Amino acid sequence: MARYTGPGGVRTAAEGLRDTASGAAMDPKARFRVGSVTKTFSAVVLLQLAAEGRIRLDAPVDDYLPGLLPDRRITVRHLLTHRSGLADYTNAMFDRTVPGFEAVRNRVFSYRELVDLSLREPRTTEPGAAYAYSNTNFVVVGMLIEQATGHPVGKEYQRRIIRKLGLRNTSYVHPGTAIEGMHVRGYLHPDEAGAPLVDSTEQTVSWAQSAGAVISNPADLNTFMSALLGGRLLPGPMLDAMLVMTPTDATGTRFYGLGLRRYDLSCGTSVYGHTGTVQGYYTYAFATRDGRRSLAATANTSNHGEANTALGGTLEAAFCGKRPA
Ligand SMILES: CC1(C)S[C@@H]2[C@H](NC(=O)CCCC[C@H](NC(=O)C[NH3+])C(=O)[O-])C(=O)N2[C@H]1C(=O)[O-]
Repeated sequence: MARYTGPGGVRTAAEGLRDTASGAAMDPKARFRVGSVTKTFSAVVLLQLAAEGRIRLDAPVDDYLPGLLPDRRITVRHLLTHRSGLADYTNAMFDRTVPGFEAVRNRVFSYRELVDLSLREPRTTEPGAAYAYSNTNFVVVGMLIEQATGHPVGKEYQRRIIRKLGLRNTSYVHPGTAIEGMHVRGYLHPDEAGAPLVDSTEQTVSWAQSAGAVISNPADLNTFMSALLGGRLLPGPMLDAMLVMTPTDATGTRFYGLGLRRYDLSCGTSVYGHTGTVQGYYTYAFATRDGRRSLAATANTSNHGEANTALGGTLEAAFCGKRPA
């Protein structure tokens, strides 16, 4: 399903079922797990703390979380830009998709346990030397938020973003496993061709937390990304810092800033936002630089490249008027 908001109004589209057992149709008002779109929520809170002078982006993480990381050269900005070199513990955790998921779906991890999983593996780069996406970075961002505020991240999301923007269908749920209210059930594709889908709706998402545990719906994601790019959540200089982008691949059209992606589309429009992949759910949540146009799209499956690619096609359709092939 997808929801587009622009100067001409709101358009929605939905196909298929949000619950295969009941036969309930996909509904653009339904809630779902947004996965790594959570990273943009975490980045906004940390950048607000930086704007308040409570965190310095170019300070060593060690200044705030002494002894947590093995290298004082790793800075707060390195975490937000995925340039810390900290290994992503989920690569090993989900190497075998369904067994990996079933092993953690009801587990509750501490932040420290997740960081320790990462530190068992070799680092991917010298601090600041290259982009290497890692969930570990935004687990540490969550630790920084909690250390600086004395509050759980969920409370800071609620106070600084959700309540401020009136996001009535957005919440941070950890370690509860249920999605409250009308929601989309998620169906994970196993690695084995032809094997039955796994209903992955209920899980703690404790393996991700501040890197992936937000629940939302399309309208709220439209509001969030439009408000962010429209300057309602960060002072100008901090938003500008968030938008300092480096390439993430060789295409020259994919970039990452501070907890925010930039995609350059075929029609010359650049859109800013984040993608998400959590068992049973793909999400794209993007807006134009002025925040006046935004798109939120989700598919209730994952571990399925074709579905993800098709969902990504909604960006070209929404912002460039190009119908998917
Ligand atoms: C960079 C990504 C893609 S991965 C990262 C985070 N999601 C995860 O780390 C979960 C990865 C396993 C998900 C699982 N896949 C497997 O288990 C494969 N063996 C599936 O497809 O449901 C998120 O969300 N981000 C996406 C993002 O930012 O778009």
